[in-house]
Amino acid sequence: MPARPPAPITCTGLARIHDNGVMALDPLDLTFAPGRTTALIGPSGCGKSTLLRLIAGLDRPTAGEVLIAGLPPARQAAQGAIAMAFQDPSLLPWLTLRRNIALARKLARQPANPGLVDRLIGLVGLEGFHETRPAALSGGMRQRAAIARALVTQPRVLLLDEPFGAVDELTRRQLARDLPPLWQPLGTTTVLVTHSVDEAVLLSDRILVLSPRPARVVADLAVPLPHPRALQVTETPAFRRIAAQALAALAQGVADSPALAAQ
Ligand SMILES: Nc1ncnc2c1ncn2[C@@H]1O[C@H](COP(=O)(O)OP(=O)(O)OP(=O)(O)O)[C@@H](O)[C@H]1O
Repeated sequence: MPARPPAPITCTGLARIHDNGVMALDPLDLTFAPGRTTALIGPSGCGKSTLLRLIAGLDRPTAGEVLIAGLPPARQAAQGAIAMAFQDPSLLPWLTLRRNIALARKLARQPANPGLVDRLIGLVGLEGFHETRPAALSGGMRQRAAIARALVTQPRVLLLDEPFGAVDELTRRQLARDLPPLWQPLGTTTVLVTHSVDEAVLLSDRILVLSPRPARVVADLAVPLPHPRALQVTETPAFRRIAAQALAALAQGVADSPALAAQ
């Protein structure tokens, strides 16, 4: 696979007021460095998924803009540069697991790569389920299939919205260890939304802690731990220090929230 040029993501004055008047994002200015993994954490309903959907080009901002390597998300998506794995994996029910994953390459106008499809199925722990249809997979298995489908196009931008939500704790930890080595060598710019502080530290190079809605950045933490990260890293003082900082910033963001203070 030829290296694909790195893709920085810039959000400038990005705001989104939903049709019901809910202001999900205050104008936000953010840059996601190419080839790095950034975790977004914040209280439920603060606007994390809204931000990810705007980056994906699935929603349009009320004000401001997103640019991926200088182009609007829709243009990058049309070139197959963006892949997503969201909480609710939308697999095609009439296709087997293998064909669901292979289809992503076809839709991105990439040549078939059955070897990569099979390797990814194994890496997400679904060995032996190649010919199974989605209805016969558990929720966690479907989420893992969605991750394999996102990675099979070797995207320039990978957007993960609580991709392990329905996966058991042990498998979550194994995926958090095994998956980054798949996208890091490709220089993929990855943005991950998670409710797990440990998962954020384990997977990312940077953590943005967001306030309650409308989301603003209350802490921007570097995660300078070397890759690949074995699970034992979660027990180290450096790891625990960053996790504690993230947790403290989350709590401070909630305490400082004007909306909550007014209640
Ligand atoms: N399509 C929509 N129409 C109206 N309101 C919406 C829509 N999507 C999201 N919202 C509202 O915008 C706010 C932010 O939602 P969003 O899903 O971005 O939050 P989140 O941080 O991802 O939440 P969670 O962590 O619970 O998944 C919420 O108040 C939500 O109710």
